[in-house]
Amino acid sequence: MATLAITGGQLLRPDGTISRADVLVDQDEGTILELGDDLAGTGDTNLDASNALVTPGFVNGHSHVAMTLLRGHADDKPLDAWLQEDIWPAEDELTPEDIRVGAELGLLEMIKSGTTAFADMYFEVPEIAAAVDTAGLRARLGHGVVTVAADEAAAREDAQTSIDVARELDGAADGRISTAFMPHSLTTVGEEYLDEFVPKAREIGVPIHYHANETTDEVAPIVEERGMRPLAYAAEKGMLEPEDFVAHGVHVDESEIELLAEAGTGVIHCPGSNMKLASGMAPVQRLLDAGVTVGLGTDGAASNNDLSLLDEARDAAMVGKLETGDASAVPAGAVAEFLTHGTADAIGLDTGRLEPGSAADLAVIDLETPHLTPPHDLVSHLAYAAAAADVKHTICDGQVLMRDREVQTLDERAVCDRAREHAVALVDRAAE
Ligand SMILES: CSC[C@H]1O[C@@H](n2cnc3c(O)ncnc32)[C@H](O)[C@@H]1O
Ligand SMILES: [Zn+2]
Repeated sequence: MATLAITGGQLLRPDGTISRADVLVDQDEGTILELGDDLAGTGDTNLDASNALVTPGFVNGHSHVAMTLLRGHADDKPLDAWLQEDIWPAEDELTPEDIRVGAELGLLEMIKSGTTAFADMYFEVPEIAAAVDTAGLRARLGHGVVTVAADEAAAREDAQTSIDVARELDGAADGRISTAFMPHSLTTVGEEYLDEFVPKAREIGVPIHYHANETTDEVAPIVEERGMRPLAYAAEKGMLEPEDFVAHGVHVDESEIELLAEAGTGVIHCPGSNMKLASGMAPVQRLLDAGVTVGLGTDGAASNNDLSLLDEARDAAMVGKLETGDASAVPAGAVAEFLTHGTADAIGLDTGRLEPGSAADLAVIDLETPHLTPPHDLVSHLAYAAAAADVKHTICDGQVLMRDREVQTLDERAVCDRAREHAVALVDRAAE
C-alpha cells in the first residue's frame, strides 16, 4: 500500500470546526486512512501543510468546463442575447479537439484553485472524460440536450446521445467519472422528448441535471403556456427526484421552494454567472431555511469569468446578504459547506468530508500571506478572504494533482498555449 501524509495543518472537519491534525492517505484505495496529532514520517511521501488550512477539495456543482475557450468572448449581455448572438454561433464551430483543449484548460484552472470534483454539461463528452482521466479529478458528466431548433430526428438523436453517454461513461476513469442525463432546460427541450427520455434515464439509474428558473424570461413562457410554475412542470415530468439537481434556481417562488425541499432535489447556486448576466439573485437563505440541499457552481468561464470556487464562495456570501438585507444571511459556515460536502451531496458524489474512510480529495491553503493574517477564524477566511492563488497542494483520489503550486498531471504551459491557438481559431471561424 502506498501512503501519503499531509502534516502540520489545521483541518476543516465535517461539522464545520477547525482543529489541528495530520492526514494519512491510502493512495491505492484513494481514501483517508487516519487523522492524528503526529503522523509525520508515517507516509511513503509527505506534503507540508504547516501554517496551512487543509480542507476537503472544493466541489463545483455546475460548469461547462470547455467554455474556457470562450472566456472574454462575449461580455456584458443578458442570457438570451449572449447565448443566441455569441455563444451558440461559436459553439456551432467547436470541434472535438477544441473541446478537449478547452476542458484541459478548465481542469488546470480547477486544480490550481483547489477544486477536485465537478458536475459538467456539454457536448463531445468522451473528450471531456478523457481530459478528466488525465487530469485526475472526479466528475459527474453529461451531454447537454437542446431540441428547440432541431427537427424531430435530430432532437431524438441528441437526447439519445445524452442517455448513451450517461450509460457508457458511468464508472470511467477508475470510477472517478459518474454521469447524468442533462436536458439543457425546461424551455429548450420539448415536452415530448422529456416524456420519452426521462424514463430512460431512470431505467439506467442516472440523475437528471438541467438549468431551471435562471431568468424571468425563462419562467414566464412556462407559466403562460402551462399555467404552472417551472418546477411544478419539472415535477410533473418526473424530473424532481432526490438524486436530481438543477442549476440556478434564481426565480423560484415559495411553492417551488417547498417542492424542492419535499423532493430532496438539489439547487446549484451560481452567483457569479447570475450577477454577470444580470439574471437575478437566488433566495439562498430561504432555500436553506426550507431544508433544500444547496450547492455552489461557477457555470462556464464565459459567464463568470473564472472557475475558482473561492471567488464563488465570497460572491455567495455577499449576494446572500444583499438579497435579504440581512448581514447574517448565508454566513461563512454555510459557504464552507457549499464549497465541500453541501455541493457533493447535491450532485451525488461521495466526497467533501475529511474523515477516516472518506475519499482522499483535499485542498491545502497557504495561510502565510497578508490577506489571510491574522488567523482569528479560518472558516471566515475561506468564505471571505482566500483566493485561488492561495491553494498550494491539491489531492484527488489520493493522488497529488498539484504540489507546491506545480500541477503534476497536466503541462501548464502546453495546455495554455494550445488553448490560446484553439480559441483564436474558433472565434475566427465563428466570425466568418
Ligand atoms: C447543451 S450543453 C450546455 C449549454 O449551456 C450553455 N450555457 C452556458 N451557460 C449557460 C447559462 O447560464 N444558462 C443557460 N445555458 C448556458 C452552453 O453555452 C451550452 O450551449
Ligand atoms: Zn450553465
